[in-house]
Amino acid sequence: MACGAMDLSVTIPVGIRSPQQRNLKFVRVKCSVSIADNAVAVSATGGQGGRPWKVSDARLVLEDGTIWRAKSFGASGTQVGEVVFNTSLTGYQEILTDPSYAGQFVLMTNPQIGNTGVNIDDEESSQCFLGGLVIRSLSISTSNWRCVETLGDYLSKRNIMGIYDVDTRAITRRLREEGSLIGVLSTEETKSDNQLLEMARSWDIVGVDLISGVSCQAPYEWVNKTDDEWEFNSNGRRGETFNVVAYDFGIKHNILRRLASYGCKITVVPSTWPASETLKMQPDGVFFSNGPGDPSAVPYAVDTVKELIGQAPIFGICMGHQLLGQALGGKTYKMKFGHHGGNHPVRNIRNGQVEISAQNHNYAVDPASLPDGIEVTHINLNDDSCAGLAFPSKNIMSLQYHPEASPGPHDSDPVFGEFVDMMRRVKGNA
Ligand SMILES: NC(=O)CC[C@H](N)C(=O)O
Repeated sequence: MACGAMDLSVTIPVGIRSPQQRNLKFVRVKCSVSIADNAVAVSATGGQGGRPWKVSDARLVLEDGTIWRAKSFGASGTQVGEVVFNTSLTGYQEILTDPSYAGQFVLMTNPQIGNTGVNIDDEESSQCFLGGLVIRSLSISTSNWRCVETLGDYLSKRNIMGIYDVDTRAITRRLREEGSLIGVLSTEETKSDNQLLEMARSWDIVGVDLISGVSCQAPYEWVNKTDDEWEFNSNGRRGETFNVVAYDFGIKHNILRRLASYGCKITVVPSTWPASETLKMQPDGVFFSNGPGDPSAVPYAVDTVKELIGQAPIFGICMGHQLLGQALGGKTYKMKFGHHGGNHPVRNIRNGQVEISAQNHNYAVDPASLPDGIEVTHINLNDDSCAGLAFPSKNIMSLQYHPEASPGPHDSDPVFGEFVDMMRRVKGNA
């Protein structure tokens, strides 16, 4: 059909939702439609002359010189940290509040994050200590019965930077090839790429005590158990109580909840709490928690562990395991890119069973450095690294990974019961 040339210009409201906003925001968009013979051209411009959608406004500059353009959410500014990738499919809120991520940017390999928002139950500590969050796609809507806030609003309030619309697969491949890399996240246009690169190259996480920045300042009691509706394993325990002193090197709440569910009455103490004060409390057991950073950079904590060995049954998780490894005479080393995820297979050498485990660590204990008598009880089946230790004659057990999950599978939860059994045995013999 032939028709003559015609120009039409209208202004219409269009609903746009940025990832930080729960509600649609309407902007006026001017549309021009030109109809000429056999051709229709449509163009649209934002009402204020700019584009109504978000454009890249952030950079991630890695120490290897690569620059990744992205869109920002959460806080703005400039932040330096070590980039690690986490392969968990769920549980971003627990990851954000795990104090062991202090000094690190967490890159989630799951491409869509934010779709369940944030709730009041899934906090693993009272704060977000991580450096920032790197994701592929930020969900434009939140849908969950527990949701109280969007992820973007949550991060803004806690002053944590996030970026999205960045190729997380490409960065992950780079981290797998090069190992963990230091990076700088910035929304500041005034800073040049070279300035940010210089910042990344002059910062380091190795040899730094990060525990002192996340530990509690004074002792406190912990009584909360896992809520009945989420409980699955520790029911049927005998109603006994065991007094446990738990060293807070960056402790996750679910470790405390699981210990409480298994019958422990817990006093949480700061990382610098003297061993002599712990012994005055006459605990049935001592627990050494997870925590951020380099385990060889906290000799004061290793000394405390040494003083407590043989005085009471001991259980350590992650950083706690690494401190025990050193206190028993071994050494730790930095892994290429560590283990961060919810599906790491671990073999329990004692019973031959394989557990699918939650993991978050960049360092490990070198089993060859351990003296005789120390047993390697668990092996990570992905790379044969040491995943658990025991020193039965001193009633010591430890795991490199996270039996409390949060997030992750619950296969390893019975280990809390093993700690309780050890305390019962020692108490019975006392
Ligand atoms: N979760 C943890 O306790 C981590 C331990 C230590 N910061 C590491 O990266 O290996």
